[in-house]
Amino acid sequence: MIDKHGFMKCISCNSTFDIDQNLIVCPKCGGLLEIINEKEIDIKRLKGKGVWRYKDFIPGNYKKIVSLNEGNTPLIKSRKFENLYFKFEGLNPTGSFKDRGMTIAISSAATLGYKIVVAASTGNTAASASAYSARAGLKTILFLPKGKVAKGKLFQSILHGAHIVEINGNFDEALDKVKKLFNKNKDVYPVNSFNPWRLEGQKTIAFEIFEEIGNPDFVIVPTGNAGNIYAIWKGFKELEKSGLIEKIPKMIAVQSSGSSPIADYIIGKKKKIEFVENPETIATAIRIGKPVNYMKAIKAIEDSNGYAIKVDDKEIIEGQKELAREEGIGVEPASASTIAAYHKLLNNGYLNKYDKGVLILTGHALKDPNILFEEDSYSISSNDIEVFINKLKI
Ligand SMILES: Cc1ncc(COP(=O)(O)O)c(C=O)c1O
Ligand SMILES: N[C@@H](CCOP(=O)(O)O)C(=O)O
Repeated sequence: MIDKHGFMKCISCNSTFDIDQNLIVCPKCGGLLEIINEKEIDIKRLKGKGVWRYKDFIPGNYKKIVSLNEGNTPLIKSRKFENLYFKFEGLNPTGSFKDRGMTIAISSAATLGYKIVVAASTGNTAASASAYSARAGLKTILFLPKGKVAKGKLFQSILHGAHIVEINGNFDEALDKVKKLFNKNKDVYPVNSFNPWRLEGQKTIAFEIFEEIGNPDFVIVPTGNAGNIYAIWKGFKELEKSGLIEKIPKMIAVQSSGSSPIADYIIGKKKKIEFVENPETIATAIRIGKPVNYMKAIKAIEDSNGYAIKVDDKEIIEGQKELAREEGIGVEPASASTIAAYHKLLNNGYLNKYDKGVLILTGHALKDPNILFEEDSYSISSNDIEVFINKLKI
């Protein structure tokens, strides 16, 4: 059992609530809630590995802990760039960073006695929710955009026994259905990232980075529904408050140019965010036009003196090949947007090669295997093999 050491606060109307209340959104105005951790982080006292290593800094009572040993992912130093590191979240139990949040959200659902969890998804939240629910003995209902979920992710959800509702619409419309269902039916527990407990798990990415390399200068995060960039910023913010780092790394959001409401807001110095009605990108995980956490993400970017950038589908595919072929790391397209962004930010002088930074590689390559089959001719003729070997020697 964990003591309370925190409270909830609405980011829209600033109302505060006791941590023990069963709340997902603000009961007064419907705004997003933030979990405020009041406990100083004491690295010397940490025990164990992964997300639950940091349990003292995740407020709330968890009588049932549902874990698949998530977190503790490798931070891999780049071969090509001196001060660049890759946080390979694709090596979580279901192959994406979502597992860090899901262990906390499903533990909350199990502790509160829910039997059914619900999520909308472009695929990774679905896979993660299905696996963690199965682990907890709960049932999962998923709202998925029909024909838009990568094969590997859909396979995982079916395998773990989720009940799938395919909708003729995009992710944003699927998320609206989840919100409506949650407002109407109190038997379902939503595990998308408007659930603030999800983000408490995801903030541990910052703690792990800090434990390995101290204080980075920047972190680049592929941004869709925009919970993760906020969660990582929040982790660094708590490290700063505990006197462990001197400055928050610049939080840099990367979005695909066909799906870039947050980047457009930041780059265009707009007064108001403009949602994208029909988002399109090959990186289906970030094909999101109305990011539910946009206010939190903008706060993270602005508070850290960070930035946002757009990359197109061609740059994403090039980035995926670069990471795979020159660094040995296989990631899905959304994650590859980070290396494309890094190149752009070096070229335009926003970053320089001495800046120490981390790219968050959010999902594994096997999630979305169709991409390269469509793009690449990969087979060479066995008749030409000797000629071919001679060419390779040059
Ligand atoms: C692989 C991958 N990368 C990035 C994202 C974007 O994360 P967020 O929605 O927290 O911005 C997602 C899904 O949301 C994802 O599945
Ligand atoms: N890419 C996400 C979109 C939903 O994000 P969430 O963090 O709000 O659950 C997915 O994998 O479904």
